[in-house]
Amino acid sequence: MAELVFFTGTMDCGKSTLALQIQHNRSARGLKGLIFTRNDRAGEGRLSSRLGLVTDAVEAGDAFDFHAYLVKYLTGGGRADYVIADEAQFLTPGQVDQLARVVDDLGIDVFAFGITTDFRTKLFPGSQRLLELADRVQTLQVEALCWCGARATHNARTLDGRMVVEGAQVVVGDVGDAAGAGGAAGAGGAGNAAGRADGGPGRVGYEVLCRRHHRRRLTAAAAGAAVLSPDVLPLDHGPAGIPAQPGHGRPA
Ligand SMILES: Nc1ncnc2c1ncn2[C@@H]1O[C@H](COP(=O)(O)OP(=O)(O)O)[C@@H](O)[C@H]1O
Ligand SMILES: Cc1cn([C@H]2C[C@H](O)[C@@H](COP(=O)(O)O)O2)c(=O)[nH]c1=O
Repeated sequence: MAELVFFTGTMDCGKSTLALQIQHNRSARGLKGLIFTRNDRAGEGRLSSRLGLVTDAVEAGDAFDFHAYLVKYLTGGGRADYVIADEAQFLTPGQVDQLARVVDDLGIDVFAFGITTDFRTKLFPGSQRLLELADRVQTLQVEALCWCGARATHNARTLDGRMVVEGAQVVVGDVGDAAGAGGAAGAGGAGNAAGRADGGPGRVGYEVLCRRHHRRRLTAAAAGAAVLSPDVLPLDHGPAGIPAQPGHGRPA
C-alpha cells in the first residue's frame, strides 16, 4: 500500500542527501519518481545536498497543486511510481493534504523531507500537517551535533552572528553562516534580510543546537567555544603512545 512518509531532523542532518539516495536507488531499479522542492539554497527548481549532489526538481510555490499536477501528468501518459518533496516545511497545509490524496487516491508513495520547527522552536505549518497526516514519521539516523557535543535538536538563527528569536519564519540560509561571514541566498521572495525585525540589512545564518543551549541562546560563538575539532580538543591517547585516530577528540 502506498505511504506518506515524513523524513525529518534538524538542518544539516542529511535529509536532502537521503532524498537523492532514495531517488538514485529507485531509478536504478527502473522506477520513475517525480521530484519537487521549494526554496532550495541552490536556487529555483533544484534539489541539492551539502555533499555536492544536485538534481533538477519542480519548484512547488504556494499556488502549486500536487494532486492536480499528478493527475494531469498521469492522464497525459506519464508514469510516476513515487514522489519526493524536499524542503517540505515550506509547503502549505493544503499542499500536504494534496500529497495525502496523491497517496490515497492515486496509490503513489510520497516521501517528504523537512525540518519540523523553526528558529523559534515553533512548528512550520507544512510540517505540522505532515505530522498530522503522515503514515510514518522517520527521524534521520545521522545526528547533527551541538557545539557542546550533545545531539542537536533545534535550529537557531543568527543575524550578523548573534542568535535571534524574532523575525520572519521563512528566510533561506545555511549553517556555517552563523558567524555572519557567509552568504544566505534569498529565494522565493524570502531574502536573507527578511528575518530582521527592523527590516535593515544583516547576514542571516543558522546553527543547530541542543535544547539547553537553544534556550540559553548560547551559540558556539556566544559560548566562546571552538567548533568540535581534533585541533582544539585534547585527543584520547591510544595504548603505549599510539596516537588516537584524528577526529576522535571527546567533547567536554
Ligand atoms: N565534507 C563532508 N564530508 C562528509 N560528510 C559531509 C560533508 N559535508 C556535509 N556532509 C554530510 O552532509 C550532511 C548534510 O546533508 P544535507 O543533505 O545537505 O542536509 P539537510 O538536507 O538535512 O540539511 C551533514 O550532516 C554531513 O553528514
Ligand atoms: C530554522 C529555519 C530554517 N529556515 C530555512 C533555512 C534553510 O534554507 C531551510 C532548511 O534547509 P535544510 O536543507 O534543512 O538545511 O529552511 C527557515 O526559513 N526558517 C527557519 O526558522
